[in-house]
Amino acid sequence: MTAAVTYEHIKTCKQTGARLGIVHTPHGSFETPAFMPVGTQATVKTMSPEELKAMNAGIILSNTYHLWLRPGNDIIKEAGGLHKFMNWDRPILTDSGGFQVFSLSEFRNIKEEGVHFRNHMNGDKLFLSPEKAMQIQNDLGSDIMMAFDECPPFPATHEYMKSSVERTSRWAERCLEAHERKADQGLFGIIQGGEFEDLRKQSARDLVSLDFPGYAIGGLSVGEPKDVMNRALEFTTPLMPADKPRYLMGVGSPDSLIDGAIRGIDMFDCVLPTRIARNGTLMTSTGRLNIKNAAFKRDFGPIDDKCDCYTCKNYSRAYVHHLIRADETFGIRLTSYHNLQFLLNLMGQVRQAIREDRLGDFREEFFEAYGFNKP
Ligand SMILES: COC(=O)c1ccc(CCNc2nc3cc4nc(N)[nH]c(=O)c4cc3[nH]2)cc1
Ligand SMILES: [Zn+2]
Repeated sequence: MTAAVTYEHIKTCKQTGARLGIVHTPHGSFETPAFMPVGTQATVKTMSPEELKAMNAGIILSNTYHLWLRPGNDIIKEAGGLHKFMNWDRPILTDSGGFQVFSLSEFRNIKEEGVHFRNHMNGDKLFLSPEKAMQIQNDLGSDIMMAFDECPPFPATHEYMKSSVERTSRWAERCLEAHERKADQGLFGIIQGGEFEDLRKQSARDLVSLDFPGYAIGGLSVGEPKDVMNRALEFTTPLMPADKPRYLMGVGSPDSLIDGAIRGIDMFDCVLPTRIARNGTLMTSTGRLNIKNAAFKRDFGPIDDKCDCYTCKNYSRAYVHHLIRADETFGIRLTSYHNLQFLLNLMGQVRQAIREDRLGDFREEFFEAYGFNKP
């Protein structure tokens, strides 16, 4: 049986370890390195599918935990699956719920069979297991499903991390069995181990031996310093198969996307662009700005004169300043559109820099213009 999700390597940048590739899925292909806009509740907040296509989003992410609780995976299955339900006919990746349980709900009790916790909306007692997480994602019909894992907090002791990694590896096996390798859905394993090189090696060895079609690096972007993340990537990505996608979960900011690509990461996701857009924070080629600042009251130029997005082509800083100050929903649409386009454009520039074997130079130029301190 042909694998549902495959990776096509195009080239590796001669100046860095970054690679250009294509991921093929039942709902189409997307170029990598790729940023996945996050649509937690079956919508990338305030954006229509047509607008996401216009900004060249190749794949979006949604969440098992949220859709299980509301509206319910049974309803989405009856609707014909998540693609039909949300009118998105390109690839969808669903996270498995592990992280959301730990980041959202009170009182959780991790056992071998799964996690007991409370519904973060009404306090009801709930239970999520590898088998349940597989069944929900099978009902949603996502192209890429994630294994059910534990994402330990940062920092964690080596002792705690070791027992967590070993349980996550046992859970990964149960996910594979429960998934029965459904033909049209690819299941990715998630490598854990925190900042510990020996545990990352152990987790990678366990999961790579299970022959998943792709692998994620979990347990990062949980409050650790950037150099801890970068070092973890440096000793983890070489352990991952070169012929399969590498997905860094929960990342991220422009500098982390570039530094992750340089270390061989192909896929990224983060709520950052749409979440900061809601309070008026915008990413521009010369750094971040908050549009609510009084300085923009009479600024009739675009958000970013180097951006070709719908917002920058049609509206001024003064107008967006007014809308956000007036708490107008259209203002949040305009800031969300720009921030998503900014990151999707950045990934296009990263892919072009790989084609030209100059991602290291591009990093210097981008960091200089954006105001990131030098490496
Ligand atoms: C304004 O910006 C924000 O609100 C904001 C919020 C959260 C993150 C960090 C998200 N980080 C993150 N997401 C993650 C999702 C994960 N899923 C699984 N299954 N396993 C993991 O090990 C895992 C780790 C993650 N780390 C970054 C930014
Ligand atoms: Zn723009």
